[in-house]
Amino acid sequence: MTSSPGLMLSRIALRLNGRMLLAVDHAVAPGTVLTVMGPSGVGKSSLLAFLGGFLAPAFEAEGCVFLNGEDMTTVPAERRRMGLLFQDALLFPHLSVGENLLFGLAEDVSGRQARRRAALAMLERMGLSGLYHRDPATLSGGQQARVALARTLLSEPRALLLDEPFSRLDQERRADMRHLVFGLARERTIPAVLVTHDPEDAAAAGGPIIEIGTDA
Ligand SMILES: Nc1ncnc2c1ncn2[C@@H]1O[C@H](COP(=O)(O)OP(=O)(O)OP(=O)(O)O)[C@@H](O)[C@H]1O
Repeated sequence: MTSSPGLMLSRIALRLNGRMLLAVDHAVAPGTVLTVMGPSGVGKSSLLAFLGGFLAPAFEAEGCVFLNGEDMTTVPAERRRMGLLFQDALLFPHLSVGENLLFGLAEDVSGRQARRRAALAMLERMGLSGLYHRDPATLSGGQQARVALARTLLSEPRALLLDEPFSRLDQERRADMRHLVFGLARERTIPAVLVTHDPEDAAAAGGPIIEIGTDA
C-alpha cells in the first residue's frame, strides 16, 4: 500500500521454470527515469512486461506495481495507461503516419478536427511537420522512431516503459531522441523505466541505475 506519486516496483520477483530471474524493489519518482541494466537474458524486458501487464504466462511473478498510489498489479494492460517504446518503432505499415498517430490518441480527445489538430501539433513538436500523409516505410529510422514516440505521447501515458528504444539509431539521432524522451518525461512529470545496455543512455537518463543479474 502506498500513496506516493510515481511508479513503485514493490518487492517484485520473477521466476521462470522455477528459477529466480530477478528481484527488484524500487520507487521511480515522477519525471525521473530508472535505468535497468544487466546481462542478456536476465529478465529486463520481462520486468517491463510485468510492469505493463503483459508478462507471458510462462513466468511466475511476485510483488506489486503501484502507479500514483494505485495498485496496478491486476489491472489489464490496456487500462494501465503506460506508454511503451521498443527498439523497433512498430508502426502499422498499412496506415499513414497520421493514421498511426490517431491510433494512439487518448480517447478523451474527441471530434475529427480536434484529433487531427492534436496529431499535427505533435508532429510539429517532433520536427516531423509535413509527414502526416506519408507511408511510414518511406521514413528514415530516426523519423520512424520519432513517430513512434509521438504516438506513445499522444496516448497521454501515466508512465513510460522504454525497452532499448534508441539502439537502432545512429549516434546523432540517438542523442536527439534521448533528449526528446527524457526531456518529455521530465516536462510531463511521468515516471519512466529504461532498459538498456548502453551506459551513455543511462548517463543521459540522469536517474538512478540498477544492475540486475550481476551480483553473485
Ligand atoms: N514468452 C516467453 N516465454 C518463455 N520464456 C521467455 C519468454 N520471453 C522471454 N523468455 C525467457 O526469459 C528470460 C528473460 O528474457 P528477457 O527478454 O526478459 O531478458 P533480457 O534481460 O531483456 O534480455 P536481453 O538483454 O537479451 O533483451 C530468457 O531466458 C528468455 O529466453
